Amino acid sequence: MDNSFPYKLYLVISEESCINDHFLKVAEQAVKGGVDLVQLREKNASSAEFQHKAFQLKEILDRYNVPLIINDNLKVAQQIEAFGIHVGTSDTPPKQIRQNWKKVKCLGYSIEDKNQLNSSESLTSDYLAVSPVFKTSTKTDTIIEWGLAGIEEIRSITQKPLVAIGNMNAKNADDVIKAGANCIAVVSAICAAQNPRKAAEELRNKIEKYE
Ligand SMILES: Cc1ncc(COP(=O)(O)OP(=O)(O)O)c(N)n1
Ligand SMILES: Cc1ncsc1CCOP(=O)(O)O
Ligand SMILES: [Mg+2]
Repeated sequence: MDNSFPYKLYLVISEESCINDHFLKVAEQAVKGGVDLVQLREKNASSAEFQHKAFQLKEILDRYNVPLIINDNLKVAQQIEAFGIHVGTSDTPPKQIRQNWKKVKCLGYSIEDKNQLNSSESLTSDYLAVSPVFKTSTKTDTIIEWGLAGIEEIRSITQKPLVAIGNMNAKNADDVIKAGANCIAVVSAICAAQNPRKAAEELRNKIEKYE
């Protein structure tokens, strides 16, 4: 695999998931702790609110050279000149994103069914999310629970970078990497932590230790 996806610890953040501090502060602390990719996922905000939050977040992340991915909303992603976008099976499909956003640098796509893997939508994507690895209360409208065996199976079918998401934490990060994931994505392990920087450091250490 080439090194076009060098990211290992991916924070998926929203204002409401940050229960102990402001989301911009949580994001900055998480980056200091070792997060190297951030997605803004605002499921309930208007486009104007989403864009405002994304703009503020990007200003912080730019200082640390950490790329920002926008969840679902192509217009917001383009307007703030994000690094990329993450879409799932109910969103604008990856091929359409490529057609409408020539400069997209990182296009992520959720895998919820094995049949998606050899599709042209997956092939055009820069990384695939194993979604979810384990059931999680953060996102309940999911179809499958892949588990470690699911990651192994997906790994045997595709060479694409794999992002593991869904109840990921410092206890299971190494098993997930061992099963074939390239990157761990988390919401609550960092956003709901009392100390987001320490939580990110623990995750990062676990990932680095395995490699
Ligand atoms: C890194 C990452 N993986 C999976 C998802 C889920 O995307 P999707 O299936 O489109 O669901 P929503 O996030 O839009 O509810 C993700 N956002 N990020
Ligand atoms: C956005 C998303 N996509 C699949 S699971 C999930 C939520 C992950 O949240 P948590 O890390 O709190 O389990
Ligand atoms: Mg989506």
